[in-house]
Amino acid sequence: MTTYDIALIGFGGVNRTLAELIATRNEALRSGLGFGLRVVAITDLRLGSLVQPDGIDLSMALGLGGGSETFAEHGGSADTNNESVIRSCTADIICEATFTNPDDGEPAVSHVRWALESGKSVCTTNKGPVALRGAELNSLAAQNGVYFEYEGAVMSGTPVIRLAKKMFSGLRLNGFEGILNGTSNYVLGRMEAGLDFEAAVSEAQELGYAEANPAADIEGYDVQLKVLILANELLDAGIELKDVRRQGISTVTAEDVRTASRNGRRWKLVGSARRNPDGTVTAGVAPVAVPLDHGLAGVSGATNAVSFDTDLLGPVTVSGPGAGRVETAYALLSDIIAIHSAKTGAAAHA
Ligand SMILES: NC(=O)C1=CN([C@@H]2O[C@H](COP(=O)(O)OP(=O)(O)OC[C@H]3O[C@@H](n4cnc5c(N)ncnc54)[C@H](O)[C@@H]3O)[C@@H](O)[C@H]2O)C=CC1
Ligand SMILES: N[C@@H](CC=O)C(=O)O
Repeated sequence: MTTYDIALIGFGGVNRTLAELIATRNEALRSGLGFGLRVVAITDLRLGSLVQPDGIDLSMALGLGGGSETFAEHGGSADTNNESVIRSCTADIICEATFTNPDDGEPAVSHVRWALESGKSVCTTNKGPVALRGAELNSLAAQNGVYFEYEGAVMSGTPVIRLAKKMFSGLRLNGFEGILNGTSNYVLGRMEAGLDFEAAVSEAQELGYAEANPAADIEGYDVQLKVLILANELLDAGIELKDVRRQGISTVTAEDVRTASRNGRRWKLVGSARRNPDGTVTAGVAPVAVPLDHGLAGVSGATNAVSFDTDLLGPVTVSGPGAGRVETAYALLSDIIAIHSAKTGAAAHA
């Protein structure tokens, strides 16, 4: 039976939940999927780093985080030592889940690069490296004969990127539009229910939906990255971040929400991209007061949905969780499964 050794870079909501899944479901994974998982390295800004080639005691690691204790008290270091851990640990797969940096993707871009250069596959939920350095990192993975997987970068564990690549390969995609941020959608819904903006954002943070800096959700930076990812991955758009127009929901007031409601409309933060007749792609994110019979009007809470405009099927919509610790940890698991399938020739990998 194959066991994949895993390194967790960033030990916040998502990677902690992946560790919990590994701790509680390893036997089910072994019998259901034919492989097991063992965590051999963890790094985190708050906890430092721990490398144990025979496997880390996950109940110990999951017990840390509430106080000032670090991995230094458990045979590790109080420093992250990311480069040396990533390059020299014995992991087969690096799960990168540090903060998304919407400006240049760092330090996550470097984390991914170090892993691929040292012959390790990478799974990430971090939008920065995928959106801003996706092409470069994909070719680095290919050069090194390893895998770079990032299903969770868009719509958390809801299958979108692999699904669209695999299932739409025989038709033409003209564009897409969707709700691609759980936090802003949750906040708009809570405002419609009468809650004030700040309280709604706090709830989204408590629930594990929001970015470390929730302005990324509210001001549309997060959707801008996701639109860029989908446009380049699925429409072959060849565009950059500056080509995706961005407006967030901070300009939508409680009064705007009430007025829309009285007029049979609902505010949504909509990300979209469309192929123009000359082959170029126009992409952007902006708040829109959609009529209640619009396909996106009923998508509520942290649920996301994206509707693809296809030439042979017309619109095809995928809907599901867009944020959440468990939902996003599942995305990493689905990436690991895709890597296993690719290595063993099974069918799940696109
Ligand atoms: N939470 C969610 O619903 C989703 C999150 N994501 C993305 O997944 C990633 C992780 O999300 P969460 O776990 O929710 O965030 P989080 O803020 O709970 O955890 C991030 C962790 O990374 C650590 N970290 C930051 N920089 C580091 C560095 N240089 N070296 C080592 N550790 C570092 C932090 O100390 C923190 O514990 C983010 O990039 C986020 O955008 C993607 C989809 C959904
Ligand atoms: N903060 C993001 C998390 C997923 O990418 C969101 O709210 O959608």
